Amino acid sequence: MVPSTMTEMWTTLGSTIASIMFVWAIVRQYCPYEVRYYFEKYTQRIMGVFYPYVKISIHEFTGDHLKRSEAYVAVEAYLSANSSKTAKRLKAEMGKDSTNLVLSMDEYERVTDEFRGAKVWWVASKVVSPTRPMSYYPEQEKRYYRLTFHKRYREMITGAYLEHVVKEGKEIRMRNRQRKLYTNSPGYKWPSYKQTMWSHIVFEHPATFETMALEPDRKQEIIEDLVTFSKSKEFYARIGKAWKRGYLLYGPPGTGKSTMIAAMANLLNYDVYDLELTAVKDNTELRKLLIETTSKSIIVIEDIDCSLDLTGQRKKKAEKPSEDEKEKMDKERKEPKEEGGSKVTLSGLLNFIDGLWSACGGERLIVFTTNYVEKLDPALIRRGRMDKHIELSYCTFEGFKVLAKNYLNLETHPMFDAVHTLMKETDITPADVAENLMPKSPLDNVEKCLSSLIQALEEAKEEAVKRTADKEADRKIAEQEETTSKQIEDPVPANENAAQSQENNVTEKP
Ligand SMILES: Nc1ncnc2c1ncn2[C@@H]1O[C@H](COP(=O)(O)OP(=O)(O)OP(=O)(O)O)[C@@H](O)[C@H]1O
Repeated sequence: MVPSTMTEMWTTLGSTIASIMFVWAIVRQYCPYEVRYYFEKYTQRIMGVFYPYVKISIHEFTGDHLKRSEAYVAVEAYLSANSSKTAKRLKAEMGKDSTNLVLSMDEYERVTDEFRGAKVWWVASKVVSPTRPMSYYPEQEKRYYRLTFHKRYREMITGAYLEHVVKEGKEIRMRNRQRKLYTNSPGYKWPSYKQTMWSHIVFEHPATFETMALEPDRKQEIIEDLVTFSKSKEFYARIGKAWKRGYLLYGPPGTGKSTMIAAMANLLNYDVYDLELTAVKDNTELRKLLIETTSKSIIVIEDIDCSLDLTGQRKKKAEKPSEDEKEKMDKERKEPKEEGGSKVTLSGLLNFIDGLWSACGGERLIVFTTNYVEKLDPALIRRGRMDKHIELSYCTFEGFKVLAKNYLNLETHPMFDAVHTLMKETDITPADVAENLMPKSPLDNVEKCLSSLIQALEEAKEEAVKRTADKEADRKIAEQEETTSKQIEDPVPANENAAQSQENNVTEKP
C-alpha cells in the first residue's frame, strides 16, 4: 500500500524502525554470541562494499596505556579551535594564565572540516567497559576521535590532511596550554594498587632572569645556553643525541636555586616536574613517572644529596656525612647491597638521566640542586649527564642593584656606597637581601629599607668576626688539651726516664 499523506508515511516509517529495533533486541538477547558475531562481521563486510566512506579512529591511550597518545592530544587541540565555531555542545577549560576559557567539542559531538575541497567529519566518542560484579575498580572509559571521509580522498586525507591536523594541533596546544607544576605523591591508580603519581597545579611563578640577582654576564650566558638548547632540535638529531640537557645548580641555601628553575621555565615556556625522590618506591616506579612526563619540561630533583645516598637509602636533609660515613658510602657504592629492589638507587638515577626514555618525545631539561656539591658522586654530575654546572653564591653588589630595582624601584642612592663596602667585607645571601629590602609597612620608605639592610650586613660582619674569634679560641683550647693529655699519658720527662734506666742498670750489676 502506498501511503497517501505525509503523516501516514512518517507513521509507517516510525513503526518500521520500531519493529526493526524490536527484532534486533530479541536477536541480541536470545541469539548465541557466535552467531551474532558472524552476523555482524558479514553485515559490515557487505556494507563495506557499498559504503563509500573510510573511518579512522584515534584513541586516547594506546599500547601500554601509560601516556595519552600524542595524536589524540593534537587532534583534540585542533578540533578545539575548529569546533568552537560549529559544534553545538562544547566543553570549557581554563586556558593559559587563567584568563581565558578554551573550548573543545563535547562527547558524541560531530564537526565538519574541509581540506583542499574534501569534506571530512570528526566525532568525539567513548567506549565504556562495564564494571565487573564485585569489582573495586571503577568502570573504564576509552575515549577516541573518529574521522570519516570519502574513499576517493584516501591518499590526501591520510597524508597531507592528518599531517596538517597534528602540526596545527601541536601549535594550538603550545599557545593555549596552561603551564603546569607537577609533583609526585602517593596515590591510587587503576589498575595498580598504590603507587606515586603526578598531580599538578597551574604553574604561575613570576620569577624571570631579569628579576634575578646575578651578574649580568652570567645571566646572559645562562640565557643563551637555554635558548640555544631549545632551538637545537636538528642539531641533536644530527649528532645522534637525545634532546635533553642536564643542569646542576649548587650553592648555599637562599641563593636562588629554586628561583632560577622558575626563571628557566618562564623563559622557555616549559612545564616543571618537581620530583620528590623520597616518595618514589623503586627504580621501576621512577621509570614509570618519567615516561609520563611530557616534552618541553624541566624535571627537577631538589636537594639531590638529601634525597638518596649511594646505596639507595635516604638521608636526612642537611646532614653532612662524616669521614667514616663517606668511606662506608664509597665502599658500598663499589659493592652495592641487595635492597630487594624496593628503593631508588644511584644506578636507577643514572638510568633516569641516560635511559632510552629520555630520547622519547622531545626536549627536556633535567635539573639537580644541592647545597653540598662535594657530597655528590662524581659519576652523577660528570659532563654529559649534568652538562652545565651553575654555582649560585652570596649576593654581589651587582646582584643587590637588581634587587634594589625590583623591590624599591631604585637605581642609585647615596646609601648604596655603605652597602657596597659592607658587601665586600661580609657574605649575605640574596634571600636575606631581599627580605631586608621588602617594605614591612606602608610607612617604610626607601631609607628605612636600606638602613635595615645595612644593619643586617653589619650584624653579619660582627657575627663573622665572632665566629672567627670563637674558632681561634676553640683551636687554642684543643691545642692545650692535646698537650695536657700527652703529659698525663707520659708524666715523666724523657731525660728523667733515661736517668732512671741508668740507675736501674747500676743497681742490677753484681
Ligand atoms: N639570586 C636571586 N635573585 C632574586 N631573588 C632571590 C635570589 N636568591 C634568592 N632570592 C629570593 O630568596 C627566596 C629564596 O630563594 P630560593 O628558594 O630560590 O633559594 P634556594 O637557593 O633554592 O634555597 P634552598 O637551597 O634553601 O632551597 C626567593 O623567594 C627569592 O625571593
